Amino acid sequence: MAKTTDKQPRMRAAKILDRVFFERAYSHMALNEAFRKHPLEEVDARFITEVVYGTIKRLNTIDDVLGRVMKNPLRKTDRRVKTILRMSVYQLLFMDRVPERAAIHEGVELAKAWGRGGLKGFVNGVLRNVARQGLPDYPSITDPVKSIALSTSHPEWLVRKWVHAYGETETLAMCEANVKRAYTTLRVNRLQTDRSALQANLETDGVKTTPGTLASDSLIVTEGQAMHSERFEKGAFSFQDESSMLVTYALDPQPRMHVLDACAAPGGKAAHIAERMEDDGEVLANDIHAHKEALIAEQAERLGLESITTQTGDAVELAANVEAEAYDRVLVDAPCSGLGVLRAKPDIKWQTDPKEIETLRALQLNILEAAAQALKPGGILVYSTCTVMPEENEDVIAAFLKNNASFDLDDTLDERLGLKTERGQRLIFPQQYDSDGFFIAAMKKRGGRI
Ligand SMILES: C[S@@+](CC[C@H](N)C(=O)[O-])C[C@H]1O[C@@H](n2cnc3c(N)ncnc32)[C@H](O)[C@@H]1O
Repeated sequence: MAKTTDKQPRMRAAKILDRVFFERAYSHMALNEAFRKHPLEEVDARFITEVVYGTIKRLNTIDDVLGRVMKNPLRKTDRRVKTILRMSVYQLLFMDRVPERAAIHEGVELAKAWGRGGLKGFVNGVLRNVARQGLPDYPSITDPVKSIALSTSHPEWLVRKWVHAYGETETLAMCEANVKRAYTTLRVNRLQTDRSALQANLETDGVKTTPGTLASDSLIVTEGQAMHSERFEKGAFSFQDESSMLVTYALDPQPRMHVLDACAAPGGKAAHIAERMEDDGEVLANDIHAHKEALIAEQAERLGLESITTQTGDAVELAANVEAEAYDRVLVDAPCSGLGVLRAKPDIKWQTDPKEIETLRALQLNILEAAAQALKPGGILVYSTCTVMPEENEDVIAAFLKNNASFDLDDTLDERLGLKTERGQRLIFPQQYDSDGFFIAAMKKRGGRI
């Protein structure tokens, strides 16, 4: 086997993981940065991506397995050795295509190449023991929370909350879906092309896709890298999950309308709204972060959209910045814990502090109340999040409706989504359609007709 060098995939994966574990870098950003700096063959990029995401997704299970074979606690282990052990255990126990012998050998080689040659015997011994013992029988643990947490690699506090809200069966299914691979989904820009034409064109670029079942604007990538197609730069499509596309269908924007998107960056939904309005009307895209205004503007430019105006401001203070009752549609795609998108962003489950959820819930309600004032009577208000957490979803809507008697849940939402809703509210679990976990609620303001 070849000597491990700085450029080899395992070394690259180790360096990315080191940044995620010890510098709190986000995995998707650390990966993108690493790929931008040193472009790679597709096969290597795929391997690195799988090792990085897989190791993070399976972290508590991997650490539990290591804890069972190591004399000293893992937390006292040298930083680099800890990363090497974690990623090697992932390959040993979760990657069928990596032979056991190769996973152990490469772990030892990596220790040597990464300045830890003195610990190569230790790495070898630990990995051999893990290979011999295999994965513990987690499903047989009698406490359901512990059993789900270790067999599907989720923090116990989160599993406990989900079991309480949705029951054991649904929680297990959700957790199993969260450790699956995330597919890349594209949204066709209907102002330029249609779904079947884009599909055929992408195929000529070596990108194979299949139409999504949930959103009529979607194509799911099954082979190749859509990011490298020049059709992206030319605005024929964007990257967006299917559940997220449903938010625009819920909002039902029409040409010549005025639409307020209160939390808009990086602009995925604002652009989708403008596309559905045939770029005729106004989409005011507001976000609190000044540096994100450029992201929305870049997106609008790439897609050739002129109806989007950007603005920086705190949505809680929208009443001071936008005219009252001036918008036909208002979207609050709220800042949230992101616990519905764990397939693509697995770090979130380890980095979320459960106490943050209460803070988020208060912010979400404040934003919703402020943004709602901008809606015309008869208009539609949509609230959405990419989380599966009642406190941030149904509870926010219940509190809002209690304080705002002129709003009703919109029970015609079923028709627009093509899905059953609970009187205008829909929670999408990640296991249902292989898409992100999302919550969408639509409400109507009493009065005029729009
Ligand atoms: C879920 S993301 C929005 C995603 C966006 N709608 C899209 O589809 O691309 C939530 C956004 O809310 C913004 N945000 C957080 N707090 C805010 C506040 N108080 N006022 C306005 N925007 C806020 C964040 O900067 C973040 O970009």
